[in-house]
Amino acid sequence: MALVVDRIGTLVTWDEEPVLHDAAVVVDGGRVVWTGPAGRAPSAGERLDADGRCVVPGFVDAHTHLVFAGDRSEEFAARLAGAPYAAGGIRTTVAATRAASDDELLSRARALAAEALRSGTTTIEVKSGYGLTVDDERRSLEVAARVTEHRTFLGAHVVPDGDADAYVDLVCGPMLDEVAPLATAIDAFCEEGAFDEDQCRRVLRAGQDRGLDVHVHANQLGPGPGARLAAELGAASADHCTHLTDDDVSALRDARVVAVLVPVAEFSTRSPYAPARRLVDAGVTVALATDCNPGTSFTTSMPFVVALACRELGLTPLEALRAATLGGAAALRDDDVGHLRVGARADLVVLDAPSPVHLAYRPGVDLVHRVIRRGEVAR
Ligand SMILES: N=CN[C@@H](CCC(=O)O)C(=O)O
Ligand SMILES: [Zn+2]
Repeated sequence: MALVVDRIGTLVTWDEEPVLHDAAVVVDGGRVVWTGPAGRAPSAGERLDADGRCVVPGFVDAHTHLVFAGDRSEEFAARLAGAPYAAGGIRTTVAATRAASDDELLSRARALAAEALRSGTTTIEVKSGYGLTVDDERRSLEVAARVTEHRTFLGAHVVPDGDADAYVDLVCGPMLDEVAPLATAIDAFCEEGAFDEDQCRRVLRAGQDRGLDVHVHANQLGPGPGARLAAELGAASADHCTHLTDDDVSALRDARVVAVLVPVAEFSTRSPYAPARRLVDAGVTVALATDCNPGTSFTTSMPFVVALACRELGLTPLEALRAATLGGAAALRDDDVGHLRVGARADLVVLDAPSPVHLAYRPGVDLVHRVIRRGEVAR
């Protein structure tokens, strides 16, 4: 049945006129079918009175690692006491994930996806990468497939043990053979302590040959080749992008690679923040994501990400909201979501606030009044 959300104080659609005031939106068949002035909407079977609240597109979280078991709060506490973050911590979660049953992995991933939905995330990407054997990567992606349509194979997350090149052979060969039908994209952690440029290139090209989109964990812990490799391969996104040279920024812009920024990882590891302002000003499409994972960023909250992006990364509230919605959709190459133009998937969030500025102005406060996903009220 069609639903009209009426008497909206501020409606963000990202259409030609991106922000409307005193507006309404009508959804039908899981799609947006009309937007315009409040009180003028075509009739619909159901009506939701927004009573002056703000309505924004559902958040698109383009970078998460939701399939894992175990807990790394001790490692986090050690960091609070001054210990640095290192890629090797991933192996702690790998051991716990391998030991967990399929049911446990699924119920934990579902619980996190439900938590994300309650905070307004209506589209989520989920990576594997805590299995690192053929069987454990397959079952991680099977779990991901029960949670989302955007599933990324991250077999090249860290070398689990033994020789790195032999492990890369496994990732590009038998592992990819097994998981390619389950995945929509491939990723590699291009970093000191993880995989070098040549190893990442091999893995990512092998994925591209199977028709997978490419994401790259790039320039997280220090300067390096990740962002330029993403540009060379025509990747959908380069993620983290904490340490970028001007040449890296130009390469991302010229190759139209989306920079997916994950400021809670920097918050939680006490690292410098990514140069969001420099990226936006250079014309790079920026996305914001949670990077939800047990090591560097154990949050599902896109509102918190938006607040940090405004306070610490120098984005305006509208730039941050755009990055958390339309930017995420660009990183996932999904035109259906991240906006509320006519024809979009009917994913929207009614905020208990008059404008999106409140996402940053009221940090840590649950401002989500209603979540509508595929036209159905989900919260
Ligand atoms: N950097 C690589 N992967 C995750 C962290 C993984 C972990 O520490 O468990 C990230 O995106 O931050
Ligand atoms: Zn990540």
